[in-house]
Amino acid sequence: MWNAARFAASSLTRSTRRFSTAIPGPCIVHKRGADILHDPWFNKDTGFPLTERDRLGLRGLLPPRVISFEQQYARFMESYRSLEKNTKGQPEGVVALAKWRILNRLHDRNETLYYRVLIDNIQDFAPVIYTPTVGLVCQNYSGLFRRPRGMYFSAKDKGEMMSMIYNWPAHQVDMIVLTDGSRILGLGDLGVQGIGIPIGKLDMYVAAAGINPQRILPVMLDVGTNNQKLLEDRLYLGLRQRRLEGEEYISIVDEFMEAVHTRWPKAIVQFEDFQMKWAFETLQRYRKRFCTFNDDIQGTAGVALAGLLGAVRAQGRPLADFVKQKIVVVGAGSAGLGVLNMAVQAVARMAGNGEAAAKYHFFLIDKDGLVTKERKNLDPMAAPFAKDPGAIDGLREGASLVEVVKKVKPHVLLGLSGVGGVFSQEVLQAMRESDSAKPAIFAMSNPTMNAECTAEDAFKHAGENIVFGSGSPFDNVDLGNGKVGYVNQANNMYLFPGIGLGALLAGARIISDGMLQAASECLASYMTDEDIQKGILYPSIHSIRHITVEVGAAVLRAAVAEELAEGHCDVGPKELMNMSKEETLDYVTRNMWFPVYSPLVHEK
Ligand SMILES: NC(=O)c1ccc[n+]([C@@H]2O[C@H](COP(=O)([O-])OP(=O)(O)OC[C@H]3O[C@@H](n4cnc5c(N)ncnc54)[C@H](O)[C@@H]3O)[C@@H](O)[C@H]2O)c1
Ligand SMILES: O=C(O)C[C@H](O)C(=O)O
Ligand SMILES: [Mg+2]
Repeated sequence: MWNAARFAASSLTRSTRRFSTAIPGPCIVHKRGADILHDPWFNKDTGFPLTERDRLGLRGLLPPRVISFEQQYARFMESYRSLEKNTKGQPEGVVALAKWRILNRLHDRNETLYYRVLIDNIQDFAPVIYTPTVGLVCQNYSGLFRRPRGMYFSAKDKGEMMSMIYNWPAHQVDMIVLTDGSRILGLGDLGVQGIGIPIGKLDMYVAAAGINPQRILPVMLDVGTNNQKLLEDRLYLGLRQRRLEGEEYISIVDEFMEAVHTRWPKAIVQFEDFQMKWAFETLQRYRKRFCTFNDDIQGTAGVALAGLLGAVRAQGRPLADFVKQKIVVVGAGSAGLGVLNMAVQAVARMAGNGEAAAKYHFFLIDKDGLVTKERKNLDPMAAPFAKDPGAIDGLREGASLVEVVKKVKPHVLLGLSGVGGVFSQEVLQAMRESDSAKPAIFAMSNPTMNAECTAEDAFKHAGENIVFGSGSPFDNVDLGNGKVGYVNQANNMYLFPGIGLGALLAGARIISDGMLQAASECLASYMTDEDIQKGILYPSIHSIRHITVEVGAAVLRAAVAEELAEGHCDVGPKELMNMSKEETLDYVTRNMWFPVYSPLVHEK
């Protein structure tokens, strides 16, 4: 499975497959005149051709000159670039929010143009509409709020959701990202302000996976907040009550899931940024009944596993040596435990000798230090990874991170703690004694301020031979003498769009472990040995649309293999089953939405 032929095969198709840019078919619109101009799904601003202005009752509502899509695009990019110039030297947060505002205004006005500039400039714009700026947007949401986006279901809507869901104007919804705002990135409980996360994730679905923006739905389940500052904030837009718990909480989520699947039985629901206890509970509760996954647990695990396997290759070792890697995971939350669970499954598959061996090499640290079997109130989810105290000479319950790193000399140090700077100078320096010739350091917490260390500090203190990944983007590090310390963005954005896309186009009943494993393997095998040797473990974000096609196809084929695929639109399960790998890739590519102005046809 992990062979050179496969790497070569995937790189061969990289440049040859084309995304559909053919002349688009007509788009039926049920409104006319000013209503169209005010609808970002259909609006073309000054781009409406004169004939269309006549047909749709737009004549006189726009200045007479027709501006082409290319001109509109160039004009937007010019204003964006001059904003960049004019804000030079201003505080980072001010610049980031100014950039977000200009993009958000376009999003509110003209989605076709918005998504085209996003796709074409993904490297520049992803950090604005997604991580890390999205974190700042959530923190300031009540002040930034101008227009609603997505749907809001609150604890006050209990009993009403089945009818409320019909208030959403689209006939079809394919992809939903849902949050309750309880653990937004590493920023904690942001209540209703967390809606920025589903919006940012779904923007990535459109940009990377070509999901039609008319078929996405960001959702906030507002069950209150325990953030005292927000509860006291006069401008806070969410429910001013403490979070529901227990039965009261779960009955709200149940009602939402029933309502969604009553209206759109095939809609995929991605759970995002739920606090740990509800993240695991909802995953177990719904994953066998609906087509759903938890991105923080499962998407993150797949991306991290691909990185861990890349780190083995970077050492010039065979993949089978993964079973011998000593891995210290810092953070025993939904993400950290998700990674460990998936890594254990991978070891079990590779070594065939079950999970015991893997757990021996994995070390789990949380806010109270090393997790051992002596831990009081040991969380059942963390229990399988708790060490026997004394298993490693002198390492006791609650041993500090630096003690663990010094004693264990791990091949990999992986942070999902949400705490900025926990990979201190001392910890990073201790990684110089790692048993690996190329130790891997993943500071995966978001946003930037919450990263366990910066890229610069990692290379400075742990040495130039490390491989480095971070959840939020950092620039590559100049190591002098023409040498570069490569920074990988170890972010679940490399998988969740493909998981959703593959599940959608398969018409998958559920999202199985096998489908998630296929996604992770696809990402892991995407990189060439040459890249890996340089320390490049993940594709550049430039190629996110391409990697997403590959991941989508891999997920789809896994769904077919497990007989979970029920087909999509007029492509039935039998046809899916008969598709070759190449045909699957073409099928996925052809079904991705691409932003071009479609001729609008009015229908009453
Ligand atoms: N890069 C990615 O793709 C990605 C994906 C998911 C989550 N994350 C990030 O991971 C972080 C954690 O997410 P989560 O859902 O697991 O959160 P969580 O709240 O469920 O878990 C956080 C864990 O960190 C531990 N912790 C807190 N302080 C610590 C310290 N000083 N030292 C060691 N451990 C400490 C806690 O005990 C807890 O076990 C967040 O910042 C999130 O943004 C990144
Ligand atoms: O949102 C991200 O950038 C990754 C991840 O889902 C997170 O919660 O940090
Ligand atoms: Mg998340």
